[in-house]
Amino acid sequence: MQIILEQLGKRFIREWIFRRLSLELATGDRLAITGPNGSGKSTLLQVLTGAMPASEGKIQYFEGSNEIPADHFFRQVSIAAPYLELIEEFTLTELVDFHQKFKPFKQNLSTPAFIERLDLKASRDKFIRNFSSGMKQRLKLGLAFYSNVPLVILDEPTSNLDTRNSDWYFEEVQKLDADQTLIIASNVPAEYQFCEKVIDIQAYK
Ligand SMILES: Nc1ncnc2c1ncn2[C@@H]1O[C@H](COP(=O)(O)OP(=O)(O)OP(=O)(O)O)[C@@H](O)[C@H]1O
Repeated sequence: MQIILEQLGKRFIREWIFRRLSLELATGDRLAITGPNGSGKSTLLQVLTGAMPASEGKIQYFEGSNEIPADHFFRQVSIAAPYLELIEEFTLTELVDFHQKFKPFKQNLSTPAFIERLDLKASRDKFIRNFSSGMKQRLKLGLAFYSNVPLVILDEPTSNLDTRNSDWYFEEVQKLDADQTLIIASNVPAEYQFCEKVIDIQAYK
């Protein structure tokens, strides 16, 4: 997926969080958005996904030469972020089945095979509400990594992960398909050291 940002800006009341952000991402690009706590990384991601409107400027998404209309875009992106909740009333199997109705996995990976790959087989009938924060984060990342979408967005990907799960993140994130575009918001350099493009949100004030 190709993404073009033109003079993008977002403000809350009178405070500009970022301004004059122009950027082009080509299919398969890996972009990191960095900056300290409260600098606006998550706000930018939410504007990028259409969850929040921009205050000025323009965003365009293209698949090949076709522009994707803003109201169709959400089907094309997989997001793992701390503020996006999983459905707590579902068991793991129910949640993954539900997810696959809208965003099937790559290579027709089945729900049981996905759960096995995440090493969560013992929890397949457990309610999401009873998952630990690390298990939830692993699940969110797994859904993002395995969904068959052209754009993957990760916000603070290793938050709540222990060393073993962080290692798993580094392995999996680098296995994304070459034609999947990846955007990571982070202030932990190890999370995004493989990204060839890095922007500091503080440069756009
Ligand atoms: N809905 C909102 N209304 C008003 N201000 C907001 C709103 N959402 C975020 N902000 C403000 O925007 C600024 C940027 O917040 P944001 O969450 O984007 O930062 P961040 O870089 O992702 O931080 P962190 O690293 O702590 O997750 C903060 O000052 C925050 O208080």
